[in-house]
Amino acid sequence: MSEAPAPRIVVGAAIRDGRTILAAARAYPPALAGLWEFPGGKLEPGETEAEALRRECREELGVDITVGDRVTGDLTTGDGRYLLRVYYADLAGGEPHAKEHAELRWLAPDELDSVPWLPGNRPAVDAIREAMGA
Ligand SMILES: Nc1nc2c([nH]c(=O)n2[C@H]2C[C@H](O)[C@@H](COP(=O)(O)OP(=O)(O)OP(=O)(O)O)O2)c(=O)[nH]1
Repeated sequence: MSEAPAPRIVVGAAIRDGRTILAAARAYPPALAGLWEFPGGKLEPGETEAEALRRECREELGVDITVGDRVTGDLTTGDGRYLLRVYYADLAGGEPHAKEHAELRWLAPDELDSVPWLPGNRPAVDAIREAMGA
């Protein structure tokens, strides 16, 4: 019996602006299209998590960010293929545009449940809502 490969680290940026958090609807692949996530992606070899977050936010949103604290511990997603690490982040240059996503929305704490998140994101979304006092 062969062992499953070690899960790859995926980083996500919970970008704050006042009392709102940026959520992004995936455009692809078809199985995930229309589900919402934090901008981010897989760590490249040799890259730190903060570097990956800054690279992904430039590629996906056209913005610079500063990376803050972790939102939660590791979250397993993608049927065990990925470990998702979500960090708070703040805008440091530019306004987000959906370069790769279907849609972007700034959500207040009581609006966080108004979009269908990727299932693995649930604990992070709950932690953000709690931290924002909703
Ligand atoms: N970026 C991101 N991916 C997430 C989140 N939650 C979650 O389950 N995932 C999953 C979806 C994907 O299966 C995987 C990350 O893939 P991705 O497509 O964003 O990564 P990437 O940008 O490096 O993609 P690629 O270049 O390989 O196409 O993690 C999230 O909040 N943000």
